[in-house]
Amino acid sequence: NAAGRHPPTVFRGTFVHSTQEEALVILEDALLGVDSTGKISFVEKGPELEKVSAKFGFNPSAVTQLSPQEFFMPGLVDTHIHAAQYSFAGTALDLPLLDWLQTYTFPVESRYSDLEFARQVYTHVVKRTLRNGTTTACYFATIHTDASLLLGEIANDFGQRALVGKVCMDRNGLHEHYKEETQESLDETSRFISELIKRKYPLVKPVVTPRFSVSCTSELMLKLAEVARNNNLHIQSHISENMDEVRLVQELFPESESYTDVYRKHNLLTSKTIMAHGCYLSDEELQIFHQTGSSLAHCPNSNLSLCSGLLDVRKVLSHKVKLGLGTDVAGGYSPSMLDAVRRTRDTSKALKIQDPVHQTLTWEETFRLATLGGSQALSMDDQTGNFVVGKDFDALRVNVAAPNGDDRNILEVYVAGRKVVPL
Ligand SMILES: O=c1[nH]c(=O)c2nc[nH]c2[nH]1
Ligand SMILES: [Zn+2]
Repeated sequence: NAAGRHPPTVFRGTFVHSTQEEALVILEDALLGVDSTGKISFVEKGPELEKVSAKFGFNPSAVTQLSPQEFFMPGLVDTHIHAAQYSFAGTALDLPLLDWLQTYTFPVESRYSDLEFARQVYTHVVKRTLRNGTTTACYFATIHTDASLLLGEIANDFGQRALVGKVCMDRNGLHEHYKEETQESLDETSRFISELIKRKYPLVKPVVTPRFSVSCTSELMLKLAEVARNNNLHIQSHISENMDEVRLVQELFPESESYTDVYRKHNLLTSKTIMAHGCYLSDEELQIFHQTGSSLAHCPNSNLSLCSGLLDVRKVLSHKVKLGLGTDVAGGYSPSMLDAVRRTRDTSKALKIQDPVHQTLTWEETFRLATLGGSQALSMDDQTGNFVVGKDFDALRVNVAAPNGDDRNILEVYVAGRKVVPL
């Protein structure tokens, strides 16, 4: 009995998840056990309850039985969300990216030197995304180290699995006051990383976060890559979201062959790198993503809301590039990953309208992108993403009889075996 002296928590009913081989697997009348550390200790067949209970040492009458209208699915993985921008989510979507950053985003992000403001917004965004079924979130905070640490603390307190990035930017032609000196950005990144690691939050880790090539000098990007390598950390940034941005990057880095080449030359493309958007990546650039093992966060609500572009997910997948879905709050107006799933299919269908031979993504494939795909994109699929023995139990208990068809169908949310919704 690998679970030790505590009996496992056991659920019986329908489980739905994805594997590498199959986009959607439905396990009817299954038994799933969660050990005292929150890991899945077994997935067995319901009719074998007697045998399974003897083997794993639990009382058959203590099993939680799902109703016929209920099922468990893996928790949703938001591979790209700006926690600080939650304060204006649903507003300010009338400008393209660079104007949007200048007019709305940078002025708001500047306010996170105020820890009380940060505490309010970060509490709201963590609670809301958990309520909407996001068990893993990959967050951008702001340039402020203490507020970024507070985001990590709040995610830990509410039990969300999270990567948290203190944003780095040592140039900003769009908003002169919202930036750091190069050395300051590096020192504060080191302080952020060491302080967050010192707190030993089991599910919350730092991610090195150069905002994007437009707001980072060569020196900063090279040194941040070193920081990530020395500490074996994730890296996140933005790439090829909008045409004006792509042109600006070409002007700023004339010696580079492409936007992807800029990041590659600065050693920022690793197997633990996740880049948001990628709407305008060429085949050659996608080839580099494949070779380096870097992944993409597809943020369809944001791409549509800021009129940035339409990412061809089918093309990305055909290059065997890892891809997850992101809400990209607040370029995306919805914090719900269910919305990201819908916008992913809408985008795929828009591509089909433009080109009838385009093969739209099926809903099963899109379900996989929102769960297992996201965990792979974040290199966390050894811990989460589906119901495989040994992984953490990150799961949503869904009731299809609730008359909504949205996050109100989510009765309960579990992260690493802990029930985090309802609180
Ligand atoms: O959608 C986006 N949101 C942002 O905050 C940002 N910063 C750089 N590029 C960006 N794109
Ligand atoms: Zn973003």
